[in-house]
Amino acid sequence: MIEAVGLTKRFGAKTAVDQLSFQVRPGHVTGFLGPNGSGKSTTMRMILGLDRPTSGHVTINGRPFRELPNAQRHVGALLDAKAVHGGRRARTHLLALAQLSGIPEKRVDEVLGVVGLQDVARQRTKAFSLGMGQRLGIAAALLGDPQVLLFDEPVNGLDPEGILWVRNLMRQLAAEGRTVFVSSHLMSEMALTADHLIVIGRGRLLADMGVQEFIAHNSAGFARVRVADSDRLGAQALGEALVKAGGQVLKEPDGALRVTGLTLPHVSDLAHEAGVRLWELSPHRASLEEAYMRLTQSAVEYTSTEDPRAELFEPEPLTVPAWEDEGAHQVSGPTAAAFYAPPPPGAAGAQPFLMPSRPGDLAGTATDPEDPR
Ligand SMILES: Nc1ncnc2c1ncn2[C@@H]1O[C@H](COP(=O)(O)OP(=O)(O)OP(=O)(O)O)[C@@H](O)[C@H]1O
Repeated sequence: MIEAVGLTKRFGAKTAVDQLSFQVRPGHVTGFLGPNGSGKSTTMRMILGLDRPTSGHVTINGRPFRELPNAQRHVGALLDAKAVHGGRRARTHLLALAQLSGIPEKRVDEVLGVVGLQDVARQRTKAFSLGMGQRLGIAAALLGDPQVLLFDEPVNGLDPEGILWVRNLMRQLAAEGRTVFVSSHLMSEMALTADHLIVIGRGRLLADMGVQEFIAHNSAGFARVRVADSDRLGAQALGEALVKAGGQVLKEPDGALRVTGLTLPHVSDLAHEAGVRLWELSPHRASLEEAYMRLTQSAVEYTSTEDPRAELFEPEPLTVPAWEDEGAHQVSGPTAAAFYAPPPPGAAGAQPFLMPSRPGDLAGTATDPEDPR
């Protein structure tokens, strides 16, 4: 287990990591998420004794990394796949690491096989692609058959087959009871790989919870409702009825309506009353990416500005739902331009999750009666 308590790191005036406390438990893949510059690498470096905390502490199985006897047998890490002597052959690189830790030579060939580099084991690493470098870094992390593994962006540069392989490897390592702590910016991948998430922004803890719980807390559910394609009048009538009943309605590109603020049975009843034939009525949960964007939007340090050249182009006319055109009812909530964005904080069904001020006191977790699920 990895345990951080009040972990803080300042570089001059910059606070890279700010009072972080968390535990990374064995038997799970724990994803470590945060925007660029939020302090993930600095945290991992402190876990591995490469950076000294300004205050607080972090331990692995109860001891600081530097106090672990033969640490490579307990902890394996991939921090920077490029941190390899390019003139060395892959096997020689691993052999040198093994000899430093008293790991037998046959283990080198084992891990080369595990990561699929056995055929290029005698090539110099400077000729390696980014993906091959990642595999070599993972091999180095596995050398000591450690109980605790840290991976900083392990799928960076890997092709789809490689990404799938890393996902299966992480899950297998966790299933063997190991502690697996992995950072990534690939949300779709994290959703498939991680069981638990630790999310930070500007060095501070934003969330520490299971993946499904994280998505549920940081996204608004909505219903997708689609009228028979040929029934344009029906779609309009239903749209009006939904808005009149207090729903927030947006039109999706495929013609379906995205409805927040009404339960599925209520939407079904309104369709029935309007005599409208439905082709779809389904609950929708946001993706991990949507939930993550929503939680971290105020913690992003580097945001882009509009490209001024965009003014050279004519803006696309907005597609406004027919019932809004006619002014029958006002569609409230997000604008038509934000069809795929989750509703902003404060909109129906949208309670961003905040870390509790006291343990056990969860803020923003009240169930929303208007959630359509
Ligand atoms: N050695 C250092 N000296 C000064 N500032 C540093 C140093 N290392 C990191 N920082 C700063 O600390 C902050 C956190 O950096 P860190 O690399 O830990 O973030 P990160 O979450 O890993 O980012 P990314 O996702 O882009 O890899 C950044 O603002 C960075 O510039």
